[in-house]
Amino acid sequence: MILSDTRVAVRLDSSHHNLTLHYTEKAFYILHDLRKAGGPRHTRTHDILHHNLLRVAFDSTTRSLTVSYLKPKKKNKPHASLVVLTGVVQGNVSNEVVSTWAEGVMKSLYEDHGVLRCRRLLVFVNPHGGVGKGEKIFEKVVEPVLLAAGCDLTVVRTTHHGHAFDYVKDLELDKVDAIATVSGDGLIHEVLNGLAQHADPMSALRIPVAPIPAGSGNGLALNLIGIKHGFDSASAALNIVKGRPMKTDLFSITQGGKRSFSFMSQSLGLMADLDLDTEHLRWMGDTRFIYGMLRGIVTFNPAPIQLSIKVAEDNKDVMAETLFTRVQEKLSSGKEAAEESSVRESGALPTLKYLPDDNEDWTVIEDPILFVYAGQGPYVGRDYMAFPVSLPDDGMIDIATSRGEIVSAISGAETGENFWFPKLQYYKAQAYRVKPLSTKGNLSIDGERFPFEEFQVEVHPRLGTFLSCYGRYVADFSPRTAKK
Ligand SMILES: Nc1ncnc2c1ncn2[C@@H]1O[C@H](COP(=O)(O)OP(=O)(O)OP(=O)(O)O)[C@@H](O)[C@H]1O
Repeated sequence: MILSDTRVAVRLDSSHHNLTLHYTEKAFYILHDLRKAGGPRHTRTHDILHHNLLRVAFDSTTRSLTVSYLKPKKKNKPHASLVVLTGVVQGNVSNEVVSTWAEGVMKSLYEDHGVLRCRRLLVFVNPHGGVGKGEKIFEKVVEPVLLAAGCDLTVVRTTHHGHAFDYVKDLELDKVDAIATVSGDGLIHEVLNGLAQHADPMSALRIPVAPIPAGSGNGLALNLIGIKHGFDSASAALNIVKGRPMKTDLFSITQGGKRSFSFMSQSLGLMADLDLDTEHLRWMGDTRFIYGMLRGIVTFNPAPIQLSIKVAEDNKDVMAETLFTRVQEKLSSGKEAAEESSVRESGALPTLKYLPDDNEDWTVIEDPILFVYAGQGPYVGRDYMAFPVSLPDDGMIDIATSRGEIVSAISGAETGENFWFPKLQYYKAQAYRVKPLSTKGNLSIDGERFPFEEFQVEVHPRLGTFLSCYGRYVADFSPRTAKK
């Protein structure tokens, strides 16, 4: 069947007016026939981008057709809105034709793009994340979108720290297609660490994870969905429905003989102080980070640490050009993310390559350092693009440090422009280690507090999996040459 040859007329249950539905390669069109009995013909057409169309379902016993889609977020609204239209198919078009058409539309929305339709989702809701709105966001916005898309939900409300970790550690892997968290970045950290502790960690870490922003940081949501829609929970739900698995580097953190995993950032000095010492200001949402930053500038305490880095690149122009080339390649290839694969690689976690006493080709920085911020994903918060040249799977961790003049380094933080500030040292590295030179200080890993003790970080290329509609981090950042 050529889908665009078929037009399906439906009488809506709710308003008794007729609709004509038409699917083409460009969009899904809904023509509303608003004619009043005996009055002049009055029609209105609107088009829905394929990306926003969730489901077309036909029930041949009742001849009922349901179309669900997201209406993009308006400027004054917090999120995109869900529309579900249901009505009875009109005319003498056969059930078989409508069924084949609806199935064809679904196949072109999902399987043709390498996306599983009607995913089986494990959803963790942290009722206490961020400003405590997790439950409301889930019930009012997220659950209706996921159900309208035909997803099968297992919902777990977390009751304590470690709940999600324990749950996924023993997960039956073939029962779940993706894991969603209605939370901040802290719960994502917990889920990834639970998957890494699974009896079959490599298979477990292939299950894609995706965030619904309901915490105070929400860095991952910003990076996967972009700054414009990163705080829109309906768009984040759409990413869970339509996103494709995107392989992402993860970082091993070895501290005191214990190994854990980080997916986003590690911070020491000013950046950790502003994250951890502002916990009591949680009610402020992400404004608390700005408050912490300003307070840090005033107090100006260098971090008492020695930093050693296994440097792979320290030329900022090369980093920006590499990013630019990779993004252009993704955009021009048309295929922006990997296909969903049913093949799972089993096996043990990758072994550590760098021993704590390995010093060959490590650069040691002993000068006073105001902060160390290491990680991946451009945004660490709405107001701070800390790693503008970060790539999800380049096998590198980005490290930014500064020895002073933090005020200049902060200006342009939202757009990543501070990256070019000469006093901000920026490296791409395979590994790094930190030795505290005092007992007092803060270490924050993915926004969670860790002991201020010696630790080493090593990159594991493509160990983690997130869901993404774009196959890359969504942030605008260009090399200097592109700006001229
Ligand atoms: N019911 C609960 N009570 C207390 N803590 C919980 C509960 N559920 C989850 N947690 C813990 O809360 C921590 C933070 O969770 P989450 O990431 O959702 O929010 P957040 O800290 O506000 O966000 P961010 O990490 O962006 O600052 C996690 O370590 C998680 O284990």
